[in-house]
Amino acid sequence: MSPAAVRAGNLIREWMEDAGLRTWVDSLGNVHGRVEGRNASAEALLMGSHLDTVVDAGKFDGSLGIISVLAALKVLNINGKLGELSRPVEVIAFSDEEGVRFQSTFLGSAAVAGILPVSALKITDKSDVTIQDALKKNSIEITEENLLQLKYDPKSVWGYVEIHIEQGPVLEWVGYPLAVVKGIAGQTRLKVTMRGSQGHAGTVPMSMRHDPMASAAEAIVLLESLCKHPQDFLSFDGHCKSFSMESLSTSLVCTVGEISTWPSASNVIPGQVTFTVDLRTIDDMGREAVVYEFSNRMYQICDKRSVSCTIDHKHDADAVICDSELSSKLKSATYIGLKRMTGAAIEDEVPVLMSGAGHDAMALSHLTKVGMLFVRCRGGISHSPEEHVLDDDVWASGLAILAFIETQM
Ligand SMILES: NC(=O)N[C@H](N)C(=O)O
Ligand SMILES: [Mn+2]
Ligand SMILES: [Mn+2]
Repeated sequence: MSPAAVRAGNLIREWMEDAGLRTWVDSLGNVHGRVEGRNASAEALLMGSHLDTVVDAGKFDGSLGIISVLAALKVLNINGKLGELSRPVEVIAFSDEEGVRFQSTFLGSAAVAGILPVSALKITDKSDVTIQDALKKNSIEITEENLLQLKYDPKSVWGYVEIHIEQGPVLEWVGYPLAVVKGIAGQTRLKVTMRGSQGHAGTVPMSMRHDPMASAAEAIVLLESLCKHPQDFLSFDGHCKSFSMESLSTSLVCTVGEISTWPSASNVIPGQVTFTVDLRTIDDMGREAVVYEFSNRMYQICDKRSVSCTIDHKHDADAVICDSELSSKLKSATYIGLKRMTGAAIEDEVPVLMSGAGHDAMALSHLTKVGMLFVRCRGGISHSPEEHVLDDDVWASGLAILAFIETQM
């Protein structure tokens, strides 16, 4: 919802119009482009990704999924086929997927899916600006009423397809430009606040300190060990079929990406330390068990150090399995697209990957069936200015989605 995001949305809207779509911006800042095709009352195919980025980001995360779809629709428009589609096709550039500013991710797509609570409008950023106020600054008036009107009727939607960079190293490693996504890991975001006794760095004896910085450090290192070796921490009796240690330990990742302290002066023992926890795994019950174990052990650390701890649960999203039929259609379209590119039939099987990254498809899965295609990116690097996709792989993603629309719509 920054000025840069508004500029990005306006530019995307111009591209949508250039591709022959009817466009509008909804009250959460999502940019929509739609063509009705031959049968305006048929269930619509939704496609798209997010227009926002993390701080110091690359230029493909999110945007590639919007641009490759618009490029495919522009081809159909140029060939006069856009009006021949058997069902409406709508591209949505979602306004806030990363959740960097407000820590509650999937804002735009959750509203379209009808799972964004009206209370979200009051979520504040670090400067205490609410989502509602941030939108108002962009001349978007959002109210509880018009937020609820953003929800799409499930009966009006056929499915959702998202193209996204892999943000991992597998496709580069196997030497394939595209992959079908089997599913998306579930995720939990926490905000931990530790409060101790602020004091003079030179006069308070070590034995008399209640130092939230040292407590946070101990908790963060514990979190790393817990996520590297969950089997050493979680008592798993093998009877509860709720989660498997195998699926948990192979997919569990945890990150402390942000930490802040008050008063943040080199000669002051901090009074307060706050840090974020980002925890993901394909095993939802396992994720709950890890969050529970971490919380318990963190409170023990704080008790031992006479530091007060609070945990604020900022976000939870269960793992999503992509629709198998939609995925097989995307796989066939990938073969067609790559054959168009290389002129030769593709022998190798299209890879099928799990996604550790979250995507708007997680939110849309509450509205309709979802399918995703991954695009190879250099070194698997993402959430960094080093993020890069080869031109030919961008081309492959556009041809694959063009083939999908031509063969399925
Ligand atoms: N909500 C999210 O998960 N946002 C990013 N796509 C992420 O993977 O962190
Ligand atoms: Mn991202
Ligand atoms: Mn993304």
